[in-house]
Amino acid sequence: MSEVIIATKNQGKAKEFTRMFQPLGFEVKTLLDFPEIKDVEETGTTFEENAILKAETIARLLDRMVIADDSGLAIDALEGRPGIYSARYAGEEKSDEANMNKVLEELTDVPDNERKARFFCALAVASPGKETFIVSGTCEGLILREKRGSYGFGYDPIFFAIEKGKAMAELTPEEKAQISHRANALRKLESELPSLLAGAGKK
Ligand SMILES: O=c1[nH]c(=O)c2ncn([C@@H]3O[C@H](COP(=O)(O)OP(=O)(O)OP(=O)(O)O)[C@@H](O)[C@H]3O)c2[nH]1
Ligand SMILES: [Mg+2]
Repeated sequence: MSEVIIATKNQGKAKEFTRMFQPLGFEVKTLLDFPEIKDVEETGTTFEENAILKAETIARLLDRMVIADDSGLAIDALEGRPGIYSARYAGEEKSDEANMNKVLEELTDVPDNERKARFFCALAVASPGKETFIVSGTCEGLILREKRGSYGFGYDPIFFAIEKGKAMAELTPEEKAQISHRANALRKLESELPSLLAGAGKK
């Protein structure tokens, strides 16, 4: 099986990419397999900029093709926050629980019909000496008043996925992969994968 590297240290993303790439015939490696590699500072002002930054930095370092994911939750009533700061919304320690609690608290007085939100995912594919390729995907939802379900990661327990009529964390991995922002972005990449991945295997 060919190998594809995803420049992430997020275990939740790693699991999802492993499942999504398997049927395409690729084994996924992530930065969890390269513990010596330091975090790339996310200094961009958009998801796309951060995805490009992560993909290009790691592709240069490993001298091979790398895919990076920058994603997050944008809540209308919070003017798009937490947005690109989703991972660290409640502090540098990156706690999913604390992040969700902060959002729930900020939305306490927001009525049900004003709780619209969407997940956004930018995927960047970078190869040394080649132009970086970028796609994105979204997933529409509403912010619940309490946590529901135990699948997934991040804000999944407080995100009601409109397309499925359930909290994201109540969806099995297969169900989440039918509608998620990450899966929607990856689908746009699929047709390009053969050419992007040509020669991208292990050196
Ligand atoms: O409920 C969720 N379901 C998802 O499917 C999802 N995708 C992203 N997120 C949130 O957005 C941050 C990404 O920030 P991010 O792209 O910088 O990643 P990260 O810092 O966690 O890891 P890395 O990939 O940068 O190493 C994550 O931590 C989560 O809080 C999600 N939450
Ligand atoms: Mg990050």
